[in-house]
Amino acid sequence: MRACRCRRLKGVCALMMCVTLALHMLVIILVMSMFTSTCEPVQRHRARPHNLTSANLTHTGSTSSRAGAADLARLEALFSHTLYTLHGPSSPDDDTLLRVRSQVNEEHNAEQWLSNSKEGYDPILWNSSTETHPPWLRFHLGISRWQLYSHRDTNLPALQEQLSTHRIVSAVQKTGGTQLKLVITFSNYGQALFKPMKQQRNDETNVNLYYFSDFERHNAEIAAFHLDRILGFRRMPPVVGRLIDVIKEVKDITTDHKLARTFFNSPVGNSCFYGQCSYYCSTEHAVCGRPRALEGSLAAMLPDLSIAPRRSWRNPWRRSYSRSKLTLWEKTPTYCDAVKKTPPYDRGTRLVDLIDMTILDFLQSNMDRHHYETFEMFGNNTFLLHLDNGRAFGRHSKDEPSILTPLVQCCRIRRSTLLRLRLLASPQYRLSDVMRASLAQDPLAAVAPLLTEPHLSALDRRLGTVLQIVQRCLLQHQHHHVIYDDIPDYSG
Ligand SMILES: Nc1ncnc2c1ncn2[C@@H]1O[C@H](COP(=O)(O)OP(=O)(O)OP(=O)(O)O)[C@@H](O)[C@H]1O
Ligand SMILES: [Mn+2]
Repeated sequence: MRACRCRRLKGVCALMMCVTLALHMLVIILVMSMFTSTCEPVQRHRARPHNLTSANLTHTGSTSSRAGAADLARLEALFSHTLYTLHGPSSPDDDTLLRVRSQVNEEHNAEQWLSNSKEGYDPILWNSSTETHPPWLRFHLGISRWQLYSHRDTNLPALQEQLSTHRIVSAVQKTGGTQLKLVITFSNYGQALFKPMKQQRNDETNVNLYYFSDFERHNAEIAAFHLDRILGFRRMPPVVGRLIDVIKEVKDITTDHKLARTFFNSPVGNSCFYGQCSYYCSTEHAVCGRPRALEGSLAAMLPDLSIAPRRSWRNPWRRSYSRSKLTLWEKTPTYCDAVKKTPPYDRGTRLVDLIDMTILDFLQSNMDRHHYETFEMFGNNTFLLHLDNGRAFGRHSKDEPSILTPLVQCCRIRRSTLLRLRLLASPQYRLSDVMRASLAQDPLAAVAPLLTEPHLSALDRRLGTVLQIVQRCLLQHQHHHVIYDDIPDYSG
């Protein structure tokens, strides 16, 4: 650990962070000089039952059979459509996030790190060849200016498999944010953000709750990832569902004493914990296994901020936390005119990227989008990360039209997005059908469908609303004012 900057930090937790960070650095340095965005393909595999961690919840057979072969065929056909393989003028793989240094530092030879592989962790057998890289590292190295992973990324199934089955060696609470979540570390040094199940999938959010008091939903995080991918954005880190043994995979291995102290047995003998956070971290809001198996979502962790810093931007259409006051955008129909003149929305794709995020949020009914993040090194010419979707899919019986305000007020949309939305509104590729098929591939679909049918129908209904608004815009404004043509060579 000679070169490690966090050397002065004490404790196992700090040591682990150092090792992980240093490993990221080392491998990135090793591959920099030769790395191109094409990773060595790994064996692509079809959706198949995963080994669930809990012995008392058994798998109910092939997940794809639940969704139906017809839905799966629709999903396959959708992903084969030209609109998913097209590259705009800003090619998705024109530059990558982690191609930052070109020289190999002699001090950082693999052996130095080999000796640091810790008990419980897999031996580190990586070198500059992408073939030797674990899935999480390939994911990091594949992040580009316009997307987190590529369409038909051959590493995606491997990454999902890692998240859903790989051995967990550490679980600590993630600080910040309002609700309980854990950073999970795997034995191959990969990491994930774990959000536990807090309510049943078919619970509808109480209508009297303000959105900012709403619980986060693990299935919303999973469903959001599938939706983002189906919309062709690929701006959300991959998320999978998993059953975690709260004793074996959290309590027994955590170095987070504050977290460990919050474990208890419920009156019916289930293992529960509640952690420490600013909302809902009390015995009344504990998360409980059955008796130890707890459902949750695991999102692939992005590269550490010290390697790939991110910038947080306030959403111009952010909501007020006040229960009585309206914000400026709610009172001013011409609000977008001002936004359009304000950097970075006055040039490039920032405004249409924000509209893409708006459409995603309206479809999943996510009102909790105060901020969004970008990778700092890409400047303003880059995609917006669609992180934190835990408050989506709270209600299926009601839509929230105010989420669409940016689209209504700006009347602007990427042409590629609009064409994909039209595709998803056609019976051939109906959004609810392809979502059903996609979600059925998640390991937790074996326990229960990730989204109930009313939620899937709500997606179709909301998609209809989005398309109606765009039609209205096209009637009111000149075509080129509404449509941002990011795919001028596509004539379809
Ligand atoms: N996959 C990820 N990889 C790395 N960092 C992440 C990832 N997902 C989220 N984060 C970071 O962790 C922070 C908290 O995550 P998130 O917003 O999902 O939790 P939260 O409890 O809902 O927070 P809040 O209450 O502020 O909404 C985010 O602001 C983001 O910077
Ligand atoms: Mn949140």
